[in-house]
Amino acid sequence: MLVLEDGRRYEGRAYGARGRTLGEAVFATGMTGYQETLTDPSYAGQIVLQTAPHIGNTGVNDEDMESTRIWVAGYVVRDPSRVVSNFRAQRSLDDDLEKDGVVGISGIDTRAVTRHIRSFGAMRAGIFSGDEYELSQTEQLAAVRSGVEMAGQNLSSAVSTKEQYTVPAQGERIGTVAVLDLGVKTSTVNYLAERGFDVVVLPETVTGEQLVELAPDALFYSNGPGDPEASEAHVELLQTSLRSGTPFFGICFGNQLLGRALGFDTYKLPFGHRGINQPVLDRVTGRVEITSQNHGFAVDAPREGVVESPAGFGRVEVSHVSLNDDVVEGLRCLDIDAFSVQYHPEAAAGPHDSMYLFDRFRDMIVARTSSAAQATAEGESE
Ligand SMILES: NC(=O)CC[C@H](N)C(=O)O
Repeated sequence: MLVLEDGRRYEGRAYGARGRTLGEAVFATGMTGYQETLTDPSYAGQIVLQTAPHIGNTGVNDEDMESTRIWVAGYVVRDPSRVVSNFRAQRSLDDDLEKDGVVGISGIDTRAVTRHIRSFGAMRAGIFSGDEYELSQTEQLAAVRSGVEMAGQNLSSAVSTKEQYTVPAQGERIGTVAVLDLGVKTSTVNYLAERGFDVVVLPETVTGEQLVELAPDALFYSNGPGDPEASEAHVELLQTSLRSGTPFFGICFGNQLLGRALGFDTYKLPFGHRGINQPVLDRVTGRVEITSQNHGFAVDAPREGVVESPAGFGRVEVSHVSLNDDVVEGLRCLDIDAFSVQYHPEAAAGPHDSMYLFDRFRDMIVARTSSAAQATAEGESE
């Protein structure tokens, strides 16, 4: 049984692990990429409904894992594939859901539930199977309503690496980027390494002193679960780093934390953006990108023109906006080397339209290093 906090109930068949799970019900509209969706740590604490009706047909493989496990709190699908058919498949999705203890439900008209959530907003929900299915309606609803709301939650420690690790640069090395792991995806780390960065992935508990000691050429904040308003320590760490002049790039949660560091607010969207065909306008180039997205919160910043950062970091502009609902999808600082996007340029899964952002980040570091080298050379020749 799938139970929403407003009392709606949907009966289906047990799928994945049996038992009870609670979380925030959200819908994802990607027609492909269920494995990348499920293993994206940003979905921790959420019961994900997949609008694509047929799920699991290509199975699961080790290469497409975006982290070490499935992170969703629960999984709601219409029609799980009875057979796995793909040359890359190593096992079935059902196997992985069970292995990671993820309670799911199938046989649900996920598009009908999506329309409900679209009208009434993302809300708390529960899936009850096995013995939990036997509980009374009142008991199940009470359990759902006793669950925690997504607003106000800090989930970084649940998903972040416990130990620092390094992924070495591929090809010509241009420098070191420190990645604050707030729920980072494997593809992001790989794309940074492919652009010549030694990628040092840091636990979310890293201190300002440790960061200074590491002295990276750049700082990166990853995507991740939870409410950015509940991540004050990461905002302060970022402010200190920006003040020291370290260049910055952030994705998704990282964009929200840059927004807060610059002195803007963040707020909860009614039902969020989750899918792989979300149109975004790059206001700098006038280009439209079809993007991969997964966010329930957004930055509240003036859309038009250049504004002063309320926290004193100079001029800022909203560089990207959603063409569906005008939500802020990117920020660019004009006086310091810092930018971020609310969507997922690593596109796992999704279209690769936004891959240029990783190049923009690399070019930013290369330009700084070469201008610093030039300044040193000029100093020496004098
Ligand atoms: N993918 C993400 O980084 C999500 C960020 C944040 N947890 C949100 O829901 O908006």
